[in-house]
Amino acid sequence: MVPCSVTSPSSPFTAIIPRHTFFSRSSSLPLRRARAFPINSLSNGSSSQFNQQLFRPRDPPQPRTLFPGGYKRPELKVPTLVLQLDPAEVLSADTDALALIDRAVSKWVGIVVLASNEASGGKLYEAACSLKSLIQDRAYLLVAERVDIAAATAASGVLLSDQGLPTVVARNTMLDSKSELVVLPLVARIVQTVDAAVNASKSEGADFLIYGGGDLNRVGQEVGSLYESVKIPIFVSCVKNNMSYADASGLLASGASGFVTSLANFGLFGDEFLHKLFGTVYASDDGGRMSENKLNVDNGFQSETEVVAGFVKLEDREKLLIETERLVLNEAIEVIKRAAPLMEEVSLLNDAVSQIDEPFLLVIVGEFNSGKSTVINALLGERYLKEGVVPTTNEITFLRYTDLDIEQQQCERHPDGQYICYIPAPILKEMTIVDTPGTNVILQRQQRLTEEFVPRADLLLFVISADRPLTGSEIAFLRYSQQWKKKAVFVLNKADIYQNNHELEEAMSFIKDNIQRLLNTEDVILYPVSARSALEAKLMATTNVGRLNEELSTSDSHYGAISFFELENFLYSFLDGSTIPGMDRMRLKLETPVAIADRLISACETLVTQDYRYAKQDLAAVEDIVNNVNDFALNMVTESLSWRRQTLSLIETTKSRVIELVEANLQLSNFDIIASYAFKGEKNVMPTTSRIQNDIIGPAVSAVQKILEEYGNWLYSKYTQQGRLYKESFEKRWPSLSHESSQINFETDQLLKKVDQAGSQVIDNFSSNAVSKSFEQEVREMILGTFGQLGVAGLSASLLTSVLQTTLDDLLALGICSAGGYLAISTFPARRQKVIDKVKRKADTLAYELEEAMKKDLTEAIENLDTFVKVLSKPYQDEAQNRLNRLVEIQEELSNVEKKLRTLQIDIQNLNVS
Ligand SMILES: Nc1nc2c(ncn2[C@@H]2O[C@H](COP(=O)(O)OP(=O)(O)OP(=O)(O)O)[C@@H](O)[C@H]2O)c(=O)[nH]1
Repeated sequence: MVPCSVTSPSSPFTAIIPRHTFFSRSSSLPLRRARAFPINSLSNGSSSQFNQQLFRPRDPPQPRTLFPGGYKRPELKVPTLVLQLDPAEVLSADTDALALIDRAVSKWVGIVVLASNEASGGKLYEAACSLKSLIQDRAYLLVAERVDIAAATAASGVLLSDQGLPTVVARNTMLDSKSELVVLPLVARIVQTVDAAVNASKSEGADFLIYGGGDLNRVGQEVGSLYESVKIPIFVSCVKNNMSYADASGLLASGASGFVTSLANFGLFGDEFLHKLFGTVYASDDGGRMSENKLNVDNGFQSETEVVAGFVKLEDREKLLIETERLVLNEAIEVIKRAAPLMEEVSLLNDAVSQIDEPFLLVIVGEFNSGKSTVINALLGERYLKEGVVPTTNEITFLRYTDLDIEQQQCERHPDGQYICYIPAPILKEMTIVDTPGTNVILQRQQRLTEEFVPRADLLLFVISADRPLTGSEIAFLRYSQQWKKKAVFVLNKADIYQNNHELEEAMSFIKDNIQRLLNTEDVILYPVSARSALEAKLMATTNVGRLNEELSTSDSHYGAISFFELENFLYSFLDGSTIPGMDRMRLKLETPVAIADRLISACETLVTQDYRYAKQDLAAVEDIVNNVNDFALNMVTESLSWRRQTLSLIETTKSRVIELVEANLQLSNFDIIASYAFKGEKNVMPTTSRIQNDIIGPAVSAVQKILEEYGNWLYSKYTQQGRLYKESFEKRWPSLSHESSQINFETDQLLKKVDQAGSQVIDNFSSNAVSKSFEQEVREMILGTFGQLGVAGLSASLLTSVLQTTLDDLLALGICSAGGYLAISTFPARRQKVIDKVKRKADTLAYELEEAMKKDLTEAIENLDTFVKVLSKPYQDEAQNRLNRLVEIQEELSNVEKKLRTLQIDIQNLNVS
């Protein structure tokens, strides 16, 4: 099957789609609808858990994506419309129909279903490809019944009828067909009855339902009755109905998330109908049913009035940015958790992300008794908080808005120790004010509470008391807050204590100068106020309306109060998105979590860089130990020389002694003895031979054996000792991995034992008896070779004995016997030399073989040690290498997320730039 390309320039539809409509899903959706259903999150969750278990990444647990559980659940903004299309409509050359589909998905339609009972598979596939190309990511595309075609065309999911595949099978088939899927496929089901709806949502885990057609009133009632039990979106099928406004709004009010429409019917609706329909639904009183949506009444479909010169209004941009920011920050959280699992501060970022679209946090900080509570009371216009000369605020206290008219503040303690008080003060509608304990180091616990809270602030209101302007601990606290890049507005409270303007100006310029230097900025906002006067004035005004302005303007003593109202105006202008401070408010709000993420990421980078260095050092240390075997080998080679020399010199000495003996004994003067032994046969051992065997070679062999045994022991002790040393070094350096290394002990110990001493084998094979025997044989052959021609008869034993018992000239003596005998005997010295040469050769061969064997023993020992160290080092090396690889990955992830944060910061800065 030819895969369909959604970006194909040759697509017949690209020409008719206006360029600006190519939004990505994430950028287009927030413009559209209020309430987002994380699909399945409201159902019993069994199927999503099942999917997560089924598709949980296996060993090694590499994250598929940065989304928890490996997949992102698709989100569906409701209410929305479902557009049902027939392949014929999509494949027709009717450009009006295509333009209508384009218009539908660019504004009102969140889901497109391609359904056909008649079209062939080929046509359905072709239509799905074209549709995918046309709608891009602006709506979800579902193919009815045909999971294979949905998978082949990379559609978002399938719509199954009552008789269709089980939901889980359809979802798994789609998942299996695309291993690189990051977003779970959507599986929706058409149901006709209340029971089927409950079953499909709870037992099967469908993502949304299409409730079968029929009488709209009845369907409306049934959908209404399902509202409590079915928490997934339900769309009512109205393909065949010509929907009136009353029907449509009735359905939505009953709890339906939208309805299914045909292209023809959609063409009849018109924008006005839809604007009115969705706008009314959001604003209508539905008895609490749509209350969640009602909260987001401003988040609804954009109306024409909200679009200025083709640009979305600022609040929408803010919302858009919040969506993007949330994604980036969640990604940052995941990366931080991976990079530094022990970094508890990540909870700050978690909190900041969860509160990103909550009201602005104005956090009042300052030393105890500086008048923070009085400043807050003055802002609220009532004495809600306790004031006093001794520390009165010991906990972080959130002041939130309530529209209940309460006499006394109502506070509740949050599980994490903070207080939340609900107060009906208008300023709290858009701003949560946070009262914090004083920051003096004397009150350490309180100071810590405040310090921990600072990163979460959107704006700090730094209250300085006029009676001690800018103390050391205030400067230290300010420095600390700058680490979190917090913007602060300064309040010089108790300004009423100054005698005159001169004193006030002096204090002001002292504070400003110091803060400018400290923060390295000209832009310092400082309000000199008297919170107490302002509060009193406000309290008076509430009882004496109309006199406030008059009194304030005429009385100099109320200077501090007037100045307080300037501060208040400044803060109020923060609430208005159209003013410069209002834009600052949005920026600050959006920047708060980014600044926290920034700080944490840079802390992670430091940690990761350090870990990377350690991992590299570890790896180098392992390699050093492994390479150290070479040095050890060199030493062993040098030391082993003396062992070989000892052995060779012993053989050399033995050889000389044997030769000496041969030369001394194989004389013609000894001829009779030799010959008698030679002719007597092999049963009798010649005295020379027995001397060679017993006195020379035998002891020499024993001596060599002893040397070789010692050599073997020396080798063994050397390399086992060295092996143990390596093992200890590994275990000492990486005790946490010792367990693993002890598992390979057996194997490695075997390795160290394995050398089987080739040297000893050589010498064991060298039997002195055999050598003597062969020597004797040589001699016998020599005698026979010499005298064989004379015959035994011609050489009587007695003659020989008498003539040759002295060491007279051998040749002369033998010359007496005969000319033939002379000749034969004349070859005797040459033959004797031959015997000597043979002795030499034998000894040299033995020396050579022994030397080679000893070398072999050494090589084998070194090789064993080398293997041992390699086996031993493997887990350590693997661990260090894996750590390195992981750290490189994390470094990359950190730098990616950092780049995204930079881009986000630029977007936030440009919030007001169209
Ligand atoms: N003269 C004068 N005194 C003030 C002013 N504002 C507050 N005070 C007094 O300063 C004292 C401390 O005020 P608080 O508002 O309790 O100070 P705080 O900073 O909240 O104190 P802690 O909550 O303990 O940290 C009280 O006695 C107030 O009446 C002011 O503008 N002028």
